Amino acid sequence: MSLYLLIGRFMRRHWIAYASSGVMLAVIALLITWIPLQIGRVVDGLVANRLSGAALLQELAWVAAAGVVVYFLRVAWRLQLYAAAYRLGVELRAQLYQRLARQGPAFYQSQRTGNLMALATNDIDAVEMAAGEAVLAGFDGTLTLIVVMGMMSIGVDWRVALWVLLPFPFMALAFWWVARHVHEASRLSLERFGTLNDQVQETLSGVRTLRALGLQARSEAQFGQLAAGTAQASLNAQRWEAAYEPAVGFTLSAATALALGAGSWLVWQGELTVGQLTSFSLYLGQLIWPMFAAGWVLSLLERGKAAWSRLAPVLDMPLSVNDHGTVETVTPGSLELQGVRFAYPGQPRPALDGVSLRLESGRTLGLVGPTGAGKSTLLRLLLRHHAPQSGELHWNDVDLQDYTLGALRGAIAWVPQEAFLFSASVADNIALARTGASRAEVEHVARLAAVHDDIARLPQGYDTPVGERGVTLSGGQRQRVAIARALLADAPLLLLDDALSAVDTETEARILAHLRETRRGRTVVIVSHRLSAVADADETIVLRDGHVVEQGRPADLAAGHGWYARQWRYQQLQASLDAS
Ligand SMILES: Nc1ncnc2c1ncn2[C@@H]1O[C@H](COP(=O)(O)OP(=O)(O)OP(=O)(O)O)[C@@H](O)[C@H]1O
Repeated sequence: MSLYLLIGRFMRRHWIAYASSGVMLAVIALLITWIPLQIGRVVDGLVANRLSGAALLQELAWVAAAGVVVYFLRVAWRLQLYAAAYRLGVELRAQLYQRLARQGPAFYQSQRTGNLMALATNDIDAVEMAAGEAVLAGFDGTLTLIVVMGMMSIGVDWRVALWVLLPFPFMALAFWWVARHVHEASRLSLERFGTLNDQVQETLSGVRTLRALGLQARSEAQFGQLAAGTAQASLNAQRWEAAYEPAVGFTLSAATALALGAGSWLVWQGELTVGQLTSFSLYLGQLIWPMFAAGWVLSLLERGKAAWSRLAPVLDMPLSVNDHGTVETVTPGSLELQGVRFAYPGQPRPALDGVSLRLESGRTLGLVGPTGAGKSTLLRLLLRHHAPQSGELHWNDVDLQDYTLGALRGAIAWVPQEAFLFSASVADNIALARTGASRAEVEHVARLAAVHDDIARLPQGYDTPVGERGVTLSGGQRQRVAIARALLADAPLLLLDDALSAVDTETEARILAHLRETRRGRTVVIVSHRLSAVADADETIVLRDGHVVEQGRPADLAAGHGWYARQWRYQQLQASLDAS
């Protein structure tokens, strides 16, 4: 969809606001073109000595009254129109947000966060300006031009009016040439702003790492360069926009010289009065606005088009995970994977290659293996963050694709490797899993996740704000708050992705014991590097390079000769050394 179609559809939906602004503008145009005519009549009356003092005052009072009406109408149309244009901004932002919320990891892998933020702010502002300011300035400018030219032709003299039009084709040509450059320069400026945003976002997220690596100076220099590049691109766009002005100035001077020359000649010939020539020169002054409006409108439209060309592909991008499933409730049952193969986009090697397994409802599966083996990927497939290229995943004999995303994800509680906390209180972060959860329920799950005592020691207990991304909590506390949140969801399937890595083995054992006590038919998948976390699982699978290489009860695997047994002995030895 082009920008013009977008604006056209928006105008149709908000036609009352646009039409009433148009009517007000038409009245303004008529009034301001009537004023020079009236002044011309007053001048002719004075020259011919026809006007008394009282009559003169009355005529001037009409002019003043018209000025006041014009002022109020101008305020009214602006308020009316901007209120409508802001609605377009709100609509586009809501649309973008909905789209972003429904996209999957594959989308975010191809997009930069800072740039998406720039789209939601700067680019939408530019589209909003095109739908508001540009449409009305365009309408106003065109209307004023038509009315002024009409008054010049009918009210004064059509021959002089024709002279005025002579330089206009040159102006149109210059505008067309400038507009092309404004488009390119605006696009570059918006892109650079997106990159700058991205740098800010990344620097703020990684500020501790940058400091620890002593990279502040390098990051500052990099930021300085980007900021300078962005400013340069903006300046370049402004420079091109400024190029409209000389074209307007030249056209206006040429039109004035031609029209006044022709007008003066007609006055000498006695075919035009001095008053008419006065009106005419006032009309010439009124042509300034339509000409500047043309430049201004073209600038706004080109900026809007440049922004829309960045925004539209993101809004139109197909969802990276389809949501065509129709089964709206998950009845817990066995989980079954058959020959699942999945490679990340652009990756030659599959992260999972022919994985098959079956997990009965209510049982606990341990998922272990060397780093990069595909453990997290398997969990992501269960959550349908990605779809496998081949093979099948079933839950209670229903293909995962057949569930609606809402139903599937509502039935799974997932604690990822990096627990994400929002900048809210500890209690609110836990309660996110279930709206309306009571404080007692929140405290109960916090106890199960062995984090209650830590929370009680915080300055405001459960009401302590955790800062952005939970920055004020330790890694282990963040993990346990996230586990508490998952337990509150009370979903039939719980996925723990190395979610206990930052807690000590004793606390880990307590949490796992609580999980067993309160499992009530819940199926659990525990991914862990520490084998102690899966020692009590009903079954454990060892993944390596995307393949299942060992499978069985943890005790049997530990007694074998494979990767599990080696790791188990190594970790037992390390634990006994730590204890001594
Ligand atoms: N978003 C991604 N894009 C491309 N490749 C990825 C992506 N995420 C993971 N991979 C690759 O897929 C493979 C499996 O990764 P995965 O995160 O599933 O391993 P893992 O067993 O969970 O590792 P770890 O124990 O280190 O967390 C690895 O080779 C990894 O490099």
